Amino acid sequence: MNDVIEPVSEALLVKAKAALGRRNLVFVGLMGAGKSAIGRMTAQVLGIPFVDSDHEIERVSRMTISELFAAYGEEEFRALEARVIKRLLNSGPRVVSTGGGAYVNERSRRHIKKNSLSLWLNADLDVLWERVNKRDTRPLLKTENPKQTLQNLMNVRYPIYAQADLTVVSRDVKKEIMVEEVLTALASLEKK
Ligand SMILES: Nc1ncnc2c1ncn2[C@@H]1O[C@H](COP(=O)(O)OP(=O)(O)OP(=O)(O)O)[C@@H](O)[C@H]1O
Ligand SMILES: O=C(O)C1=C[C@@H](O)[C@@H](O)[C@H](O)C1
Ligand SMILES: [Mg+2]
Repeated sequence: MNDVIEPVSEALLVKAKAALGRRNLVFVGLMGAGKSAIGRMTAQVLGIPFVDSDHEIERVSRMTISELFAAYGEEEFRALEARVIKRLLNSGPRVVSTGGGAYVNERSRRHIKKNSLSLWLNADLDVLWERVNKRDTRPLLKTENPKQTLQNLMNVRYPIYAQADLTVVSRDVKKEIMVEEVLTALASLEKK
């Protein structure tokens, strides 16, 4: 289902589209950063197809992410994720929201760097925790102290997410504002 999105400035949109060109726009970042929500809305505004790699993995495997982790383990999941991401990126341009661990995986990151512009939604621990603690669909957070686990993941992953082409700080503002900031980040590339 598409959200109703308030209009963004036409000039900003034109610049953002020109900067992206025929490349995919790939959202990376931790669980709860807003990759799926903001990615979907950004695709709508840019007028290009949207796909969420977690959803695509669940669709092709006919299993949930939790079931995949339980049945095959994380390593097999990463291999499947890398294959799905490669296929999605080779039939773009699209906006692709990745699962939280995708960009951390060397194979997936290599595919993303090849033909896409990556954008890290960088959120602090409290923002992430507020968003993820309501659902238990994330196998990596099924630990004794999930908030600490999230902090540990931030410590390991943030230096890797920082390799993304663009970074936007994700916080609790209206999603439309986040989309506008994504477009502004894209547009800033045009001048370079
Ligand atoms: N700017 C925002 N303000 C308020 N809530 C938000 C914002 N961005 C996202 N959310 C909400 O936070 C929750 C998590 O967002 P989302 O599912 O998009 O994260 P994600 O990065 O895709 O996480 P995952 O890696 O687990 O798939 C959702 O309920 C979403 O609606
Ligand atoms: O951060 C992660 O490693 C994950 C995030 C989710 O999007 C899923 O891809 C899965 O739960 C793993
Ligand atoms: Mg998501």
